[in-house]
Amino acid sequence: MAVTTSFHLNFTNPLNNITTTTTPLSSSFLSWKISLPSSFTFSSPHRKPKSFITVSLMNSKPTILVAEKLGEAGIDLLKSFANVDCSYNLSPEELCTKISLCDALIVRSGTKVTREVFEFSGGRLKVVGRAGVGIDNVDVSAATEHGCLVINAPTANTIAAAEHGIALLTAMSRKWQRNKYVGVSLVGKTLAVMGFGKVGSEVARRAKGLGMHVIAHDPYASADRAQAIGVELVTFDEALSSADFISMHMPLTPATSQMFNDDTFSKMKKGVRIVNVARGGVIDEEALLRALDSGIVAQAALDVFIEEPPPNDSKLVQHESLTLTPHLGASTTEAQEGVAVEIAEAVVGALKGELAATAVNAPMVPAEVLSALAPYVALTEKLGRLAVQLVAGSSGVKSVKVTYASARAPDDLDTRLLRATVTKGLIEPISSVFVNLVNADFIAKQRGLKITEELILLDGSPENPLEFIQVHIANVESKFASAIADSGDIKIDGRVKDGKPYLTKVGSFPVDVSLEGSLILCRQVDQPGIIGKVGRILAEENVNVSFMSVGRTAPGKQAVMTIGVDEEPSGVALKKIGGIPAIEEFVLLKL
Ligand SMILES: NC(=O)c1ccc[n+]([C@@H]2O[C@H](COP(=O)([O-])OP(=O)(O)OC[C@H]3O[C@@H](n4cnc5c(N)ncnc54)[C@H](O)[C@@H]3O)[C@@H](O)[C@H]2O)c1
Ligand SMILES: O=C(O)[C@H](O)COP(=O)(O)O
Repeated sequence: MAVTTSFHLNFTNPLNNITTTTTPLSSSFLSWKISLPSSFTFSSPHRKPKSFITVSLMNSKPTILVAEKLGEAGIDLLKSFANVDCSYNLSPEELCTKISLCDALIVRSGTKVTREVFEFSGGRLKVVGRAGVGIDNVDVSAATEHGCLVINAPTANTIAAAEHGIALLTAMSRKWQRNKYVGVSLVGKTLAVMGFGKVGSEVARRAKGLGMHVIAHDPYASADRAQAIGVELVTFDEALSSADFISMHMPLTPATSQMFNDDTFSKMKKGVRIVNVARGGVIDEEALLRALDSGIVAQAALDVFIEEPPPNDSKLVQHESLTLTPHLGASTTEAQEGVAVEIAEAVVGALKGELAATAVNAPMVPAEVLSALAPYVALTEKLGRLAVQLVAGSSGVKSVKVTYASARAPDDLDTRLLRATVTKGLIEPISSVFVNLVNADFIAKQRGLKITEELILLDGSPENPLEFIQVHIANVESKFASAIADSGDIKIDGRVKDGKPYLTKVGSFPVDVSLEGSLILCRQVDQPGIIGKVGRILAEENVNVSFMSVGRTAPGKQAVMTIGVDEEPSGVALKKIGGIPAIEEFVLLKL
């Protein structure tokens, strides 16, 4: 393939396995012959990375960028499904350059997946997999806004992190210079576990085995779970004031950022010892340095830092009462193989369109619910598409109600997926945004579109998840007045029959048409011969009619004819249909 351009270009090789042969024709007019498996990027050195040009070639396999070292078993699994580009130690600019060529990105804690990364991806990046627990290095809001799923691997490194917490606890209790320092014993001492989640509770379990008295603070933890392992849940201040050792195990969030600061250190017992294998950012490091200098904190053992690796000249790092490791909590063979497989399976599943059990920014919908709802997913999207195409006037779509009629109890009906697909159907035909389960609520909110849901509980056996679904757009005009129901709003109903989506009502008119291809809706005065006339016009235009259905209020009164067509009729054909005297209005709707 040859590429010719009229300005200076600097070829970047974003996929490791690309081979290139470049043949400059002149300094300002370059052309290359490139042989490559899937796609490439080139850029001007004089422009910002935004001016990078990406060329994608036809390649059915997705591309997964693995930006940090991942266990072999995970890589093998990824390779069986996708092109895998293992490029470690990328600069932020290099990551932004590559990302528009990637469908998925896998990182550990060392890569910052910023808003810019999602912007540069140009919509191609569908999944970010975090091979570990903490997702504080991923801008999850930006991911959601761009419809990109974020998944983590939350369980496989729990034990490794807990073991490392205990290792730091015991290591800190002795010091090298035996003539100068004496260590402390753990038995009988009080350990406060701050954050009683997966790692925190495993640390608590192990510390009890060392004979420690363990208390925990976690505003969201269950007292029963704590009680089951002999741990008392206490308030934050109680934990601070009574602990000889404090071990941090909460996530880094805006609420936990620097929650250990001058104020909180001042509430601790003098001579307390601190362990942090959670995230550096939960501690104000300058305040910790002051607390170490003043002796409030006798010793600290840190695996994690605000900046990683911490600067060599950091006074905290050089402090003689500090024990430190370079974020090794998850670095065991077992944990790394575990997270690699866990994340590889989740990313491959997500790229295949399956919902991930460990999704961070999308509702988790169990596989069996998903398969039961699959035909309704198609129905809701199509109802959304049809409803929005019926809108006319200038008032704008602001409020949409989705009504689900079901014999199932509300707790047995998970409608989040259906709400997302109605939103997709409503928004995609009228905008350039891509809507999915991840960003549907965000996009709706951003557009000022309020989606409400109502469940009509039906009698009878709940064999089908839903009997019918209605999409109702309030306070708008319609380009097909018959779609306006008695309430004055656009209303269309649909149902699933034999696993396929059907339109069953338009406004107040019953219809019965399979939702495929395109639809022509006509309102006419009910009289013989109309169906034949419309059919003839379409036949003359070589448009294949897949079905026809007529719903009427009463014989001889108003009727709505629904015609399914495989090909889109020309403007001339539509004009001829509109010219049939009995036809009062008609509209073409694309599915
Ligand atoms: N050093 C490492 O290599 C390493 C390895 C694994 C996990 N981690 C980190 O350890 C932390 C815990 O991981 P996990 O798998 O146990 O997560 P988890 O979600 O299972 O547990 C976190 C707990 O913190 C609690 N919490 C939230 N806000 C809190 C607050 N303000 N005060 C007290 N508790 C609060 C939550 O309720 C939850 O129970 C995370 O920050 C994770 O990134 C580090
Ligand atoms: O949050 C985590 O899972 C740990 O901090 C491990 O991070 P790592 O994958 O960068 O070692």
